[in-house]
Amino acid sequence: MKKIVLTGGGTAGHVMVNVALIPKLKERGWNVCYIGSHHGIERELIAQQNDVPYFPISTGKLRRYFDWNNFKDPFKVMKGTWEAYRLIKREKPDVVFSKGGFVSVPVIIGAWLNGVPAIIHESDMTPGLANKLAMPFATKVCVTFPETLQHVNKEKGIYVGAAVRDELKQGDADKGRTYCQFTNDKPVLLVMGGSLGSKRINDALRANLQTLLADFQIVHICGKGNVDAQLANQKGYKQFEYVHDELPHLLAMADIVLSRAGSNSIFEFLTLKKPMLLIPLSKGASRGDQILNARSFEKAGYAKVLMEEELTNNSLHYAIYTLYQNKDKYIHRMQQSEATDALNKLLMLIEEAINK
Ligand SMILES: CC(=O)N[C@H]1[C@@H](OP(=O)(O)OP(=O)(O)OC[C@H]2O[C@@H](n3ccc(=O)[nH]c3=O)[C@H](O)[C@@H]2O)O[C@H](CO)[C@@H](O)[C@@H]1O
Repeated sequence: MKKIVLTGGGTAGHVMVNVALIPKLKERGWNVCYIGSHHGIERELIAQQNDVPYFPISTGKLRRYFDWNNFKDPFKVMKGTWEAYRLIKREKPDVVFSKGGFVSVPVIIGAWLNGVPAIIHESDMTPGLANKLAMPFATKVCVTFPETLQHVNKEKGIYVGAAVRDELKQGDADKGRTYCQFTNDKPVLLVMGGSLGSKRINDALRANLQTLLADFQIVHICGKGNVDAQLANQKGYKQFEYVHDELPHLLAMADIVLSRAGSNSIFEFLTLKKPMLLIPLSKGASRGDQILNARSFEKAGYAKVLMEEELTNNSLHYAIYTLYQNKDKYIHRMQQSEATDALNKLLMLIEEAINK
């Protein structure tokens, strides 16, 4: 039986493509297992998949800034590389597929040391640090944005587009409304601060909550530990830390979306034709990849962008209302976007890798 090791983690954005691939790989007769970290979100997300053995390895965060842990973490990464090498030697996969994140670097190196082909998928416009480090050891680097090819070795780079989970397309708006106790008489604004939640977006939204609730019902995915208990009984406002199986229904019921500009999320909104207001994670807090993601969607006419530096109560309020007023224009532009069928392309590349 053909065998594949999947890896990737840290945030849900580095796991979701794997979640999308798992059922398809199984349908095609692959034996699937996962290498992730001990405590990352990937462990929880993969535990929900039937029959996917999970092997944790030691990981360290690779930071671009000073932190005392920077002295300890290289040793953790070395330990992780040794563990990944041993696991791959034992499991003997035909191929390794990585969605990036720090945990993936030792796994890609472990594959290379064992002579196993490894495919990387990069979600963002510019490659993340983990993928940059792993690229020399990979056989193929798949990208979501065509512009990313300029940052990747010509022989390895290949444009596949964004891979969106099939189940997200099967949402039922009525189920979403029932789940949130919402009615049919007001439009729904869905707010999502990325898979970890965003304090900036949470605070700005809550500061505007009473005004917005006059015209919208609001479902707010606010991240672990960020539910505001004082607002628990507020009519027309529903908070969740993180949503699993119900997400397709919440998306189906949403008229417009306010979100961070993580690559997976924005391509999901595009697939479902949801007009979006994006507040990308600022350059101070990241390498600025979300700003590039958001600007590219703005240029294509799929999104309105509000920069974090411009975020005030007034600017947020104004941006949400103008997005809603112009929603048909955004939907029209999104209807003209070309679907890329990235999942099938990835499956083809995975099959091809073992035939070489
Ligand atoms: C802070 C950080 O490092 N952010 C990065 C991270 O974002 P983050 O992890 O937020 O990733 P994305 O926005 O790309 O994806 C989030 C995924 O989680 C899912 N989801 C989210 C909330 C929820 O309640 N339920 C749920 O299922 C979404 O449907 C989506 O599939 O990875 C992205 C992809 O590399 C990058 O673009 C982001 O810059």
